[in-house]
Amino acid sequence: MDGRIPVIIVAGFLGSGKTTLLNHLLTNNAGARIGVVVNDFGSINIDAMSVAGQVDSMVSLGNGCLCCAVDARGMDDLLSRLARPGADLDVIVVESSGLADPRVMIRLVLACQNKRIGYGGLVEVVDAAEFETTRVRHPELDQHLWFADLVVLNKTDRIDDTAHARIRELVAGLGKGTPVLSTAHGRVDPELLFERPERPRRDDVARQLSFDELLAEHDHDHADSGDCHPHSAYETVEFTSDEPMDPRALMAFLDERPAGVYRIKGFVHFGLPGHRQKFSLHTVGNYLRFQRSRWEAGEQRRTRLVVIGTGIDADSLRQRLASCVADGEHGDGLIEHGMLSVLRFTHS
Ligand SMILES: Nc1nc2c(ncn2[C@@H]2O[C@H](COP(=O)(O)OP(=O)(O)OP(=O)(O)O)[C@@H](O)[C@H]2O)c(=O)[nH]1
Repeated sequence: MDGRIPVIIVAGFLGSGKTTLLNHLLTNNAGARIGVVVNDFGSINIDAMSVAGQVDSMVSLGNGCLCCAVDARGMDDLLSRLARPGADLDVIVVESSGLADPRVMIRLVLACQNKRIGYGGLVEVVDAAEFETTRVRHPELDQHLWFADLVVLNKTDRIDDTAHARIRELVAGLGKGTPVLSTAHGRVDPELLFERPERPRRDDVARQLSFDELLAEHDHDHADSGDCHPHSAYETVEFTSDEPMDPRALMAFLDERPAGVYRIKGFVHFGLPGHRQKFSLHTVGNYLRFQRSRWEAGEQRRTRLVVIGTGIDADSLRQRLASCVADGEHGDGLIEHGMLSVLRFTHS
């Protein structure tokens, strides 16, 4: 696999539902291979990992707080073990206790020297029912929310609609336009967090349901009513343009994504000499990656992006993207310079 493996930090105070979220992702992995770093294996759904052949993709620290137990070198070693080519992981999830300082965790991942690793963002899990009491006990929760790229407002089944609306507003006000996703039992759509891998399917002669599919079906059968449709919890905005995009303007947009945006996927047509290929774009939180490939024969050269988040102003988002369409007034030099910043994030 080319490209970097995004490392997503899942943080949250005691009992907020981190492990529940992680287990949900492991059982509904959309075909992605997930590596995990956890404090202990006790409550991880090992069955889900072992049927996916991923038992060797877990690293346990076995002791307390990740940010105290591991230094930069330690984290580098940990992540490098998981990122080894044979493991073929698509994403790594680091479960971090509420007591770990998120800034330290982010720094540890960013300091990783391994070129196969990229920081994929901080997901803060919040117990909606306990939010106000947790905040009194741990004022640093506000800081967690500020650094988060996505807030998962969990346990919404435990509060009524009025309390939900109040807590949601409070949580949103503490972020910097950070999207807030309401869930019960950590049921986040995995495609919101990572890319569905494009692996060639092994079409066996008599193909049976894979363990992944069986597990997904099992989980679906047992899903509580009320939150079976994670898609309804966030919005998607589509943007298409047949005109080429201006790389400088698009990178400026990506550097400063509008409030509420958590994920962007799709492909971009720059159409510049030497860069006429299809640039697939994939962002999760702070993670940004382009991948360059050929257009299929007969495929229309066009940009098509899907922006996912919560509380997005769809009209202004489309306008901002429309303003990234090349208007031909910039000199070639400037555009070429803009292309360099795209290429910094590009894997062929
Ligand atoms: N009612 C309700 N219970 C939940 C929800 N999510 C998790 N729980 C329960 O809350 C408890 C704590 O969940 P965990 O996933 O272990 O939380 P955690 O953040 O990993 O906990 P620590 O590792 O101890 O910090 C478990 O008993 C879960 O079954 C939810 O959305 N609603």
